[in-house]
Amino acid sequence: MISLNIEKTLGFISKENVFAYEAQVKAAQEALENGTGKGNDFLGWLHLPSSITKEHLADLKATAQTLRDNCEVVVVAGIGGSYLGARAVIEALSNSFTWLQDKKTAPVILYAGHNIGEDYLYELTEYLKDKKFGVINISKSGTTTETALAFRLLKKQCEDQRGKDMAKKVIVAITDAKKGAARVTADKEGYKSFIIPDNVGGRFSVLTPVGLLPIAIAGFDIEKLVAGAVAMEKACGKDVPFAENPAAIYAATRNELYKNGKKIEILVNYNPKLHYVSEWWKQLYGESEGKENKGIFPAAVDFSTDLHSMGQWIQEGERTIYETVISVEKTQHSLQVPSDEANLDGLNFLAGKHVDEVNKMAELGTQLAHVDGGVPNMRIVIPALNEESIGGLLYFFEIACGISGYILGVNPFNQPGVEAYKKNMFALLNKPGYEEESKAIQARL
Ligand SMILES: O=P(O)(O)OC[C@H]1O[C@](O)(CO)[C@@H](O)[C@@H]1O
Repeated sequence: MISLNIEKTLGFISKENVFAYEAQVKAAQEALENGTGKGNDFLGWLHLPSSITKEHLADLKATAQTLRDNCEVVVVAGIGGSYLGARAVIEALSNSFTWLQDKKTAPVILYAGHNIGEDYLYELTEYLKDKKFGVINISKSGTTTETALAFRLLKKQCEDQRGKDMAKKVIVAITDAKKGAARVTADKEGYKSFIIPDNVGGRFSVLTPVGLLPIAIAGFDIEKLVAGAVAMEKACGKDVPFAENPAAIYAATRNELYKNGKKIEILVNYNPKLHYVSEWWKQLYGESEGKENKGIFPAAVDFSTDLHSMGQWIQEGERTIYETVISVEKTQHSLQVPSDEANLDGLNFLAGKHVDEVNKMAELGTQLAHVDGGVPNMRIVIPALNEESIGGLLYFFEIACGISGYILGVNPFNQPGVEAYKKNMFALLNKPGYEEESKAIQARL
């Protein structure tokens, strides 16, 4: 189970003021439970973990097995919430060098549709030329340009390389039940498809097939992942007293810090495998809270790597930041620093220590230094990088995000601001239906 410690924020804000949010947190929890708050048509994620059935998981696992049996590589095509959750979990749980290993126990998972890089897509399609590959086309709207463009390329290549019949077997769609081009294509081509529920927004969809199918294909235990989320659903439930509810405390603390001029939250990890958990978290909080000219800016660093690049700014830059550290209690493997008779590098003081002991002292030393430098620090501890812990962590951030957004007074479940760039891009590309916008934008150039 994860735990949250806010002690090192308390020189900057008072515990009393954090606890003063209790009533607002309660109101937010009730609004979520009763569906009476803003964006209440997007609350399908709230009790999603505990509503996932064995049959659903079995269906996902069977489809995963078909792709595992027939593919060396599976490309996950999606952007934002339609790929970050899967990538976050897969990278957190995978061997860091998995794609370099000769003996593979699962297909290599690659990602596309999350950028419009010509070189990226060229190099991907080149790499896939002699591979038995499959594709998961993930898009809730079914019309996102980045994903649709990549899927057009990959679908053709898969059909050309593997034949229409095999392509039908190894291409899966995860999209809306009825609308969007991805649904039309899936139905027309006869792909196996999974539905993203209407009431679950992209950034809250990691525990739907959007995340679960790629994670299962990568060889991870989706039952345990969901079990971890179920446990956290209980631990963060509305009837858990404020002081014992980590999501309530996190939501209250970050709002109090924000009120006190801490406009940027930096999510910190000390394990490179958590990099994409931070990317997922950035979307979750950024799209949920950054609106109406309000919202904490969610940033992220990987320590100790970034202590050697961003450490200076964090220690001595503008004091508008606070840190939330994700600390992993136990490593998966054991590695000790060897002793060296010559001690030319002067590292014998570390001999016999586990690498993680050094890492943990880097973490503690950094926490103390940053607090001394004026940076409030929260600490989330997860037991290990395993399915249960990660499932719990993801749900913890989701529920805390819902509560936090309601405290802030915004609708945490929409993202109207992301349309502005799309409108301009379509106008510039002369997309049919954008004739007026095209004229207007050309006049501005
Ligand atoms: O699943 P879709 O509809 O392709 O959207 C992908 C992502 O794009 C956004 O809609 C932003 O444009 C995100 O909210 C979403 O996660």
